Amino acid sequence: TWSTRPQRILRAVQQSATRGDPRSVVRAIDQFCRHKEWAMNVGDEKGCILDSVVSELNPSTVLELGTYCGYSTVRIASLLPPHAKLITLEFNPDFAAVARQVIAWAGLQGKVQLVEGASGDWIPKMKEQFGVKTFDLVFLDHWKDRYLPDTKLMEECGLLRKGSILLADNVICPGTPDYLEYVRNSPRYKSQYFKSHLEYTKAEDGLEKSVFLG
Ligand SMILES: O=C(NC/C=C/[C@H]1O[C@@H](n2cnc3c(NCCO)ncnc32)[C@H](O)[C@@H]1O)c1cc(-c2ccc(F)cc2)cc(O)c1O
Ligand SMILES: [Mg+2]
Repeated sequence: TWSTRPQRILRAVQQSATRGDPRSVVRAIDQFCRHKEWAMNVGDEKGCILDSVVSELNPSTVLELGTYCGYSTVRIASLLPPHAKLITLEFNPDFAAVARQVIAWAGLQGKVQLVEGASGDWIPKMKEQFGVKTFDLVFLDHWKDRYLPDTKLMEECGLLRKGSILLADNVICPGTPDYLEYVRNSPRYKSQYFKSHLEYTKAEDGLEKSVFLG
């Protein structure tokens, strides 16, 4: 077929979700991915864990690595306090184009800055380009072999402060063994595993929540 999966996800949102209603956008994507075509959104089960971490933290500055279609972007942004900001990095222009429209359909474009480019290029420029001092929360959901190098890069760039939270998707499936070993054994982090399931399946997966201790 001529369209891509992200384009079909966007069409499902435009056909089934209400403009300006983030929950209906999330529901439309979950329905499509559960009943029509699987896609690598964090999904509804792990999404509830993500929601509880965001709600409890009430962050002012959030960084998301790997926007894809904007599913977790919408979940996070819909829970942020009024002046909070979410910066999300996506280096695939086609995925970024879909995500912008999904975020706009949810009415959240005022809270989200979608930056088209690679995390390795943009993390060192966060302070000068976006006036970010440190991030209260980072959601890692991009290439799994980039979680560890990008975490070290964020440390080096002084983007983490005492109490910053790293929340990582897929630490079991597909898995991020080097990242997990680092945050679970480094004295600079306190880590906690939230057992769940791979989106829309019965396979095990989970989120790792790591507090940077400074
Ligand atoms: O692979 C998975 N996610 C990758 C996400 C990539 C998205 O992020 C973007 N991206 C990647 N690296 C960077 C980057 N920086 C790094 C490169 O410079 N900078 C900016 N953007 C980046 C891509 O363009 C995509 O939009 C996954 C797989 C399964 C899965 C499980 C079981 C299966 F059987 C099959 C699949 C489940 C999941 O939840 C998953 O998240
Ligand atoms: Mg994921």
